Amino acid sequence: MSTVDGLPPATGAWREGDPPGRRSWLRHGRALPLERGGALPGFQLAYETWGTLNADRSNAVLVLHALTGDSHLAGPAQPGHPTPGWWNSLVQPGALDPDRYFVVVPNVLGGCQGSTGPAAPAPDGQPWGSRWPVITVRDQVRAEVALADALGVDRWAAVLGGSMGGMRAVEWAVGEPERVAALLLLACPAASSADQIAWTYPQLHAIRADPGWRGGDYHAAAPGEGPHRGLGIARRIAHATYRSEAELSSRFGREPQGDGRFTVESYLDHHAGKLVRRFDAGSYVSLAEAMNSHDVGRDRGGVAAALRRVTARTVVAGVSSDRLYPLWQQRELAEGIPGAGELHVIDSPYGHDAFLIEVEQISALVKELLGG
Ligand SMILES: CC(=O)SCCNC(=O)CCNC(=O)[C@H](O)C(C)(C)COP(=O)(O)OP(=O)(O)OC[C@H]1O[C@@H](n2cnc3c(N)ncnc32)[C@H](O)[C@@H]1OP(=O)(O)O
Ligand SMILES: N[C@@H](CCO)C(=O)O
Repeated sequence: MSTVDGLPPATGAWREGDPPGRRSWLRHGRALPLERGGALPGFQLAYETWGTLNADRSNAVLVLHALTGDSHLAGPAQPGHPTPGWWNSLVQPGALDPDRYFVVVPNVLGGCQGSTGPAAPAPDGQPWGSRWPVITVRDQVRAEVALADALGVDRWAAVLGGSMGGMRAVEWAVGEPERVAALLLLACPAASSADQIAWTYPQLHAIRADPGWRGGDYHAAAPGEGPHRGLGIARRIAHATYRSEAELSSRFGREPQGDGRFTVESYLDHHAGKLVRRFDAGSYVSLAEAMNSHDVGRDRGGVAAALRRVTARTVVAGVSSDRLYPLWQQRELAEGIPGAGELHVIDSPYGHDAFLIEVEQISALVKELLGG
């Protein structure tokens, strides 16, 4: 791991050198030029690893999380980290076997679980807040390239990701084709569509219209005074798009609860409350805007030309009931990436979130990718 002077102390509840779970930080002291102009003077990425890097450094697998995920791929909830691993049952023999692979999961640049983002200290020690620059998926991948360099991984045995993680995974495979041997893309597009940007827009408005937002400079406000209502509204909008119409209808029906709310309203309130307690609104805005920026074809002659650059052995999958990232987008990836073969369809009623829920089907895809 590269440690450098000139960066503020590591943030987050995890401490350097904490035992198993293997949490660590890349602390990168050189400037990271940004696609939209300017540069980050330095940054840190929190990451967790499972397994051991082999002598010829050929067994490293990069797993990239979605919008509100983080580096905690597997393991129980723990102090400082309120949620259990988001792909818990995949870190085992037959899938991401830690006896065979060195599995690396970074918290994304712009995130709020130990990586540099709006809530983290800038070089002056104060939160970045409104000074946090606009970042793109390509910038996030450049930060992850620095992590690979620091770990001594010239070529990933595989890069895996769903949703925003899939955006970074395909960006890796297009931008750094020689460094990605195998690729699993789940429920993600080659470029964010107008529909996806449209669903994000009211979410961004809800956060920015909250008086607690304070132009993005709320981090020093008293607890409870941040843009929690706005973030909660954003999550309610988003979470409805993450599930299918059929699931919501059959699961919740039209019966009101005793308190007068429709049951589905209560469900969305619950998910809003959970996110507000664990996620930073500034990170949500930064990551959502990065997702809107996603277009592997930008400055590369378009999506089709960009996808032709991929040399990785590739598996692409979408979810039958995903109304946010519909199957045509994964079909475009499968048809555009040389040798990707047929699109795999995850059969599920759960909509977009199926890439987090249908772990047996995903495990089979991982097995197919990694060869058992
Ligand atoms: C497990 C994690 O959270 S991983 C941490 C990192 N997070 C991520 O990567 C993604 C964030 N999480 C998510 O997107 C989602 O929570 C998922 C996909 C993981 C959850 O999917 P599912 O397992 O289908 O859970 P589901 O959407 O049914 O929600 C269950 C919760 O809703 C609550 N709930 C269900 N119905 C209602 C209702 N009518 N009113 C209020 N609450 C309700 C349940 O009590 C349960 O609460 P809990 O999670 O606090 O225990
Ligand atoms: N439920 C997922 C959806 C975004 O892919 C998340 O919160 O990250």
